[in-house]
Amino acid sequence: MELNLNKRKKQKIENNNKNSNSEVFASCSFQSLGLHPTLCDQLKERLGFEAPTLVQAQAIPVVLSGRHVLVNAATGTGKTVAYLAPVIHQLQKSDPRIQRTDGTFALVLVPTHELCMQVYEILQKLLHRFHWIVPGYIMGGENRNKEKARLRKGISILVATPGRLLDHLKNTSSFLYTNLRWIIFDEADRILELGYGKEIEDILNILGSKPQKPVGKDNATSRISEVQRQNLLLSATLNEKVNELAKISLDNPVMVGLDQKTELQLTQQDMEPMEFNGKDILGKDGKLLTSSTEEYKLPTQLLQRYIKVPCGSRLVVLLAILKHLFEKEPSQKVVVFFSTCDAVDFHYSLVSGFQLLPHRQSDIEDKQLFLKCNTLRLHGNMNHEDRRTTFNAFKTEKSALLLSSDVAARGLDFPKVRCIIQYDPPGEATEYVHRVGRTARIGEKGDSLLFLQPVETDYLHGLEKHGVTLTEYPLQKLLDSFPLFGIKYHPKNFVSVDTHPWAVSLQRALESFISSELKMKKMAQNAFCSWVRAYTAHRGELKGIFMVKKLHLGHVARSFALKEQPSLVNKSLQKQSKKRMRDQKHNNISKKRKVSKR
Ligand SMILES: Nc1ncnc2c1ncn2[C@@H]1O[C@H](COP(=O)(O)OP(=O)(O)OP(=O)(O)O)[C@@H](O)[C@H]1O
Repeated sequence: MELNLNKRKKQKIENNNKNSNSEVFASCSFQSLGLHPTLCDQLKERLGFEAPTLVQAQAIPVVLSGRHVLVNAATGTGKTVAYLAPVIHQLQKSDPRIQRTDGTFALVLVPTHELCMQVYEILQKLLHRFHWIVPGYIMGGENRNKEKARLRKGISILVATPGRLLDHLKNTSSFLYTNLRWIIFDEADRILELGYGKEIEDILNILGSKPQKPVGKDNATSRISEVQRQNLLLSATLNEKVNELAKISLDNPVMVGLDQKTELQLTQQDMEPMEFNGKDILGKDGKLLTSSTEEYKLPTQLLQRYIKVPCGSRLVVLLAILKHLFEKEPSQKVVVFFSTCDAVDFHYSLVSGFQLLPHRQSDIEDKQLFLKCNTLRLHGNMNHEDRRTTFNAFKTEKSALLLSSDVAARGLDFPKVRCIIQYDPPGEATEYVHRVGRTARIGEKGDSLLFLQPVETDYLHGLEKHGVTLTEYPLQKLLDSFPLFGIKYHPKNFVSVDTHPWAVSLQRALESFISSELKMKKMAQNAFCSWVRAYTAHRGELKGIFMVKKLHLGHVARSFALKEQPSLVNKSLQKQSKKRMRDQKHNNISKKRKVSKR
């Protein structure tokens, strides 16, 4: 039994490693899907797309047919164009031509600013030869009055974050949506997870969730006489909340989602436009055809690994891995995910300033940054301008390290990211899929590495339930590869990471760097406090894996290069643990009483 399981795992990993280009693209042309030749030219000239991906080949004809659709396909398979292309096709063919003054025809709702900008940029490229179709965006943090002015002039395809959209729907009287025909929810589950449920409900109430007739301001008239609403929901992962949204926003929808078998069949046959390959998404009981054991859709060529690291050695191991990656391949892009904004800031400052002292103390010029790479940071507490600069920089750089919170986990398309490191495991298992999905996009190779403490390895079982299998990263081999004082260390026996001479020496250097810089120490303390809070905030099944009472806070402090654990958290946690002990004592006494009563 065990043998069979291992064999199956091995087989799966081998399958995953093979180049999957042939599994990403369909063997048909964009034109054969029913798209206008000029639009097909734009796809080729502006975006460099020669042929549709499988999900595009499947979704485009269905969207063109006017049916409501739910697209559930792996990350990096081209979902954005799967909805933008048919919408543009329909708008460009309208005779007489649509005009700015007709207001908004299509609305694309996205969870984050970065995704908003990304979709808008693709739109701009695709609309280059359709100048009468105007793209635009509105999102939190931007200047409201400028947005109002743009809306007054008219935006045909509008990309928006939910809060700001609702704001304009309520307060911008010149915002015309009489002709609204499409509402598209990109990363639908994330929009709801971020707590936009109420906004979405209000937006759908204002716009009408699935009307057959035009809606909008009373005095406005419809531009296209046969306007029918078509709503689309897209994501690589679904959840119960999407089920709710599907129920209120989709009318007799079609599911476009490819399991491995269907994908392989699709490469062997040309897709005919208007042929449905999807299946209805809602079962008779109104539930989504997904379950808690649903297989996650991950790029098959993605190499997924985990590394088991004791808490106190986490920082040295992270730095060792990054050093190894950038020394092996100086020109590459790597993303590291953290659980909090404070942790991103701390690690960013550390990596940007930490130097190893030269062996000869006198030779000060020999001082060099420990990590020689261009480091960037991205998180939700940064101002918009900085976020945009980082986003654009990481997009265009050939070589960079991005330290990020989950703000970069969804939908963002950074070209050629080679490796994703999840230094803190994500709070939701579905987020695992989206984080690793920033690499191995559109058939390219990619690696991912998940950090786990020895007490957290049950996390892997949760992923296995969804068909995700990870192999272990050879930590010992990595540590042994670094020279200590110019000499390579060759241990005869296994040496644990916390006693490994190279790791010990790096930990000491880090601690003295942090303790010598007041600003860094403060940042480390803040990061420590937020990290513990985030750890405590794990919900559901994960609460049983990430147990704060199993943490050694002194070791957590070491992972922020602190020699001692910060007193504030210490005190509050001590209070908590005293309370826990008191409660336990109390429970034991009551149990004893109950037993004696029986
Ligand atoms: N037909 C195509 N030919 C070549 N490249 C394509 C094609 N379609 C999409 N791409 C490229 O593939 C990458 C992924 O596309 P996109 O961001 O739309 O994926 P996605 O499925 O929405 O991913 P996620 O689930 O992460 O949001 C982008 O770089 C895009 O430019």
